[in-house]
Amino acid sequence: MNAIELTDVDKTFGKVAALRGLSLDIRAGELTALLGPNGAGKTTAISLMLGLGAPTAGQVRVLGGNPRQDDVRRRVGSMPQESALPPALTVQEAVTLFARFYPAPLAVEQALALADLGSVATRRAGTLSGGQKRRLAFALAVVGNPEVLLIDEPTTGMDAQSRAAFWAAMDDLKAAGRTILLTTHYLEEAERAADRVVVMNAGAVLADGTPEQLRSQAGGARVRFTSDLVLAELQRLPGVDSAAVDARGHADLRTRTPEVLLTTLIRQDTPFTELEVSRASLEDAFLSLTAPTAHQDVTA
Ligand SMILES: Nc1ncnc2c1ncn2[C@@H]1O[C@H](COP(=O)(O)OP(=O)(O)OP(=O)(O)O)[C@@H](O)[C@H]1O
Repeated sequence: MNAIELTDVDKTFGKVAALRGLSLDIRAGELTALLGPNGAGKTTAISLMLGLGAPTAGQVRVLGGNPRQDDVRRRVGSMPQESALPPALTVQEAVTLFARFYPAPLAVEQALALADLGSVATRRAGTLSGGQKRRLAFALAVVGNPEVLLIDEPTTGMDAQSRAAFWAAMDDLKAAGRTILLTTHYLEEAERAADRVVVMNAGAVLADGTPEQLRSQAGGARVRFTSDLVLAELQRLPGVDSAAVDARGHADLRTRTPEVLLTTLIRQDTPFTELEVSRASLEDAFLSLTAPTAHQDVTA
């Protein structure tokens, strides 16, 4: 079942086309990470899902209805990139106030615990640090016990401990059957937590799959070493999908068959040092998808 369906959605702001024929289904109960370079249209897509604007063309359905209807909005929690928090209220008061807007909210203590805010519950929102403000925004997003959570760059500004607490909360919410869509520029976090990754560019979907599927699109492995080989020689090695080499002879290759490549280097007696072989990461996939020529350049 789909919790969210966008069909052929365009959204323009004056002359800027933020979304161009975006079609996207978000399955219920999954954690989907929406990735994309700055300006790809992620925040615009989320704002339409929140009913904050209407699409210029196409259709947006959330939980089977129009996201601009109150009965749909009450079932959706949101954590925007920047939230206006009530500065004079304490953390506990703010969460208590938000809980009253919803028919079946979480207990205030539970929302505070999920957001790891117990120790600052009596502090005024206006005095919180940047990371603590993000955690309060998260508590306000979850306190209504929403079926769907839309979260824009949740961990920006959070320290390592708050990040860990945030991802632990995501696990709890997923286990409770919630549908989560989040944007992030931290690809390692997306790789670990997401059931599915959608990469957007220029207002449309560029790639869509599990983290594993996207990684394999990027090529199986990254092989780095230092040698006297020039770019043309590196590119001729068997199974090389892309190659780069810098002025000091550091080679950076993508291949689906690293064993064949290394065997060839050894057989042809090419001296090499500083060998590193790693699996392609989601970041590699993201970079090759959004900037296809990036790895073919000769970098100085
Ligand atoms: N209210 C607006 N008025 C004019 N242009 C807008 C408006 N909102 C977004 N845009 C433009 O639409 C495009 C998509 O922006 P959006 O904020 O959705 O991207 P994003 O993927 O969320 O980027 P980021 O990673 O930087 O947050 C950009 O070119 C942006 O400048």
